Amino acid sequence: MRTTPRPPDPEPIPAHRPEAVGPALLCDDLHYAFGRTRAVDGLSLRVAAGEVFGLLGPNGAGKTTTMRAITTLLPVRPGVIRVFGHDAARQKMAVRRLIGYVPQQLSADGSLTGEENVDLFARVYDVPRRERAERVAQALAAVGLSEAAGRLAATYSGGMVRRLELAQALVSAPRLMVLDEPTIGLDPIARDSVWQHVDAVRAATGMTVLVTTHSMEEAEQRCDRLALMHRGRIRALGTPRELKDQLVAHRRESGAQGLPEPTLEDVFRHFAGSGLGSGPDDERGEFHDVRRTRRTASRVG
Ligand SMILES: Nc1ncnc2c1ncn2[C@@H]1O[C@H](COP(=O)(O)OP(=O)(O)OP(=O)(O)O)[C@@H](O)[C@H]1O
Repeated sequence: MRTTPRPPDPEPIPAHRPEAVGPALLCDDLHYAFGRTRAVDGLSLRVAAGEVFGLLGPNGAGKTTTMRAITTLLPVRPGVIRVFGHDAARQKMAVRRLIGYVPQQLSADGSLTGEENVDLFARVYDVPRRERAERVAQALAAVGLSEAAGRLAATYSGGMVRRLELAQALVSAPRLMVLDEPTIGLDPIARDSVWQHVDAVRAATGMTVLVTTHSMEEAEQRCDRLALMHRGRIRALGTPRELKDQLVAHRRESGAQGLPEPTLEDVFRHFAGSGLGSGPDDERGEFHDVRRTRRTASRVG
């Protein structure tokens, strides 16, 4: 693929002006089933503009399915999704233009350079030709990959691949970034680096972030609010502090005494439950989920 030369000093990604169009994301009574498996089963949530919102839950809880519905990759049936006021069912293209999505699966091509990968996404997102080179350079700079832009992605470390995928999603200057387990399989330094770059873009643009993670530490440190999902539904919602307070209140009501201050992990166990179901569908779901998770972890690790 032919690439365009990179400008020497990329400007920062332009900031979004706050608008009075309501929340960044609104989901109302979402449902989605794969055959008999009710992956999303009546989910409602509201994410404010500029928030980092974490969707937590055990494997198979329905997090990825929810994200795929929000990104318009799965139909909403029934239920309503609005992204900055746009209806995901009726204004699909408008919603797609507002969203950047980093899926769990590998979205970078190892046989292309970092720059070529981001350029490809710029074309897919229909970034105007005259802006493309600059926007590609900005996105690569935003994730600290300017130096490595000319190298094949196959030579990148796991953390660099994740940052490249972030750059691919950033090139459209999204207002809502959807990150499905962005740090899975990464070491703590690479994990921090991914988040530092996300934070820098947020500070510069006011971008809203919807993220899934299995790391309670990450959820507590990085997310303003969290929703705990289990079997397609939200079981608890709030800031990490509020969730812990909810567990304290539950313990008080049930007469439990003398327990230490709960951790987010305790909250997760309490609201999401440790058992992931006993039916044949659930077992199929778990195997599918674990296999996919391991595949994802091994390719970025
Ligand atoms: N393409 C598919 N075909 C059939 N069932 C699916 C498919 N994708 C997901 N499922 C099932 O839907 C349910 C929800 O899956 P989903 O991937 O949304 O969960 P998740 O919370 O994202 O899990 P993980 O943490 O492992 O990513 C699971 O029971 C899963 O097996």
